[in-house]
Amino acid sequence: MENAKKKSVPVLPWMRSPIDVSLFEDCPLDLLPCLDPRLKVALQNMGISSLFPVQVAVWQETIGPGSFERDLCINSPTGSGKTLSYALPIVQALSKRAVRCLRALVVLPTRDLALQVKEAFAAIAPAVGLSVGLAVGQSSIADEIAELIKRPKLEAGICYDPEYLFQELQSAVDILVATPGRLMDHINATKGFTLEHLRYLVVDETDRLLREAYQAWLPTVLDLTRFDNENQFPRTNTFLPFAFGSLKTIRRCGVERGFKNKPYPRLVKMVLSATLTQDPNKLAQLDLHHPLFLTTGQSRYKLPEKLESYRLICGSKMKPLYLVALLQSLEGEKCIVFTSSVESTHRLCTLLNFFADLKIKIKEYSGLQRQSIRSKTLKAFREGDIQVLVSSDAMTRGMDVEAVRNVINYDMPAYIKTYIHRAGRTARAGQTGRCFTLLHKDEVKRFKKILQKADNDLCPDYSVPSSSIESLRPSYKSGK
Ligand SMILES: Nc1ncnc2c1ncn2[C@@H]1O[C@H](COP(=O)(O)OP(=O)(O)OP(=O)(O)O)[C@@H](O)[C@H]1O
Repeated sequence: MENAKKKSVPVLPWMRSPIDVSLFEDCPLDLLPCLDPRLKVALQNMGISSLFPVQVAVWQETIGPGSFERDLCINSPTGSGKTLSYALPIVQALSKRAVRCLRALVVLPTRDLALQVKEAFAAIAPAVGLSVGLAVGQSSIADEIAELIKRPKLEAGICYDPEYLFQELQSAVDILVATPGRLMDHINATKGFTLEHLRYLVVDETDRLLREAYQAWLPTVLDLTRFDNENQFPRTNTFLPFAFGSLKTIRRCGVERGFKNKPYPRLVKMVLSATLTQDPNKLAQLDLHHPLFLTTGQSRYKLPEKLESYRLICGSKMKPLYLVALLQSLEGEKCIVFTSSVESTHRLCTLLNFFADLKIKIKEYSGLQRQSIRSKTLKAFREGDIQVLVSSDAMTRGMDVEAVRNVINYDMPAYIKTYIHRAGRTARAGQTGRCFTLLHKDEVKRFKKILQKADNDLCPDYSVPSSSIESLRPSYKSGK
């Protein structure tokens, strides 16, 4: 289990002297050294006038003096801007060499998150002539291949040698944002798909991606991009028979792009999370090169600056009434309600829709639903047509929806990491936000212990007017 009680594991030496991101200030774009003017304009078009501390710290270690010499492990609170912290330097670094081939891979655990990150890259990459692709299973694999692989122009009436055609296949994208499953599909079966030229690998939401369920993709990617001596010198015949062509990546030195006889540059890795694991065994899977740890403040688990936490203590039977009364008191502000499972998400959503006179639109958002339903619901939530999402944990890590003012834990989170990722859907990018947790009196002690692991365990009681509870009783009884 992600947080199952573990005997305390010694922290790796390189994690004991981290760079403290909280010592960095916001930096106006005008003062950011080496920022490509075209990227500055793209950022301004996104309404961004300065970079957040984590973005400045990472810029320093990548484009700045650090110059990508070390792999980066970044532990930064939810909503602190981690996506741009890696997207910006990678896009700037790739813009220096105008060759179309797959040189950056960003892996995320869910489709919605991958879509969100792809949009962040798409907002800046075209400004410097780079293209971004998506491999998440959102469309058919044939459509995805058409987006990712550029086919050679064929002249009518000429019969082409299949080996020639295979060699002529090229990547149509410089940057690929992918989920593990679809990435593996392309690695294993898409002609012309290769990681041979990969320079940057980003593992976002690392804790999630290092769990068993996703694990096959990481060793595969590391094997296909590892630079080892046996490839030090170009093979006499570097073309493997077609059948193996897309399965084995040959990393040659001295390829056409100017790395004349210099070893191919190493694969730079960046791993990020708001609750980055410190487990040596998990981190060992990443095969990090001279890793540098960037974290924020002294506490391992840091909540967003402007998050306010509250608790509501009530009997289990009364929980739905307290939830409805709380939602009514929030007067239609955007909320995400978390339950402990997809089944209870479905049950609660059904129950809430019994309260016909509730003026707020409530929808379920969970792994039980088809992706197309989830994407439609998320779009409606982003646009404000739905005010309340009832969700399970899996679906919301990293999700960035503007103006979510409140998070409500209908079921108490079992671990601090769960609390952080749930509460982190609000109070993003320096905005204010509130996180309410409904507790049975027997849960109060355990919840207090969980919250004490965070840098801010203040969690006063919040009361909803008893009149609103009473007024809801009749409709609740009739719905039972
Ligand atoms: N420099 C900036 N100025 C203003 N807004 C920014 C800046 N950088 C990022 N943002 C916005 O802040 C929000 C949060 O960014 P992002 O999703 O990257 O956070 P995160 O740290 O990845 O959060 P999580 O841990 O939940 O994934 C996004 O809406 C993003 O557009």
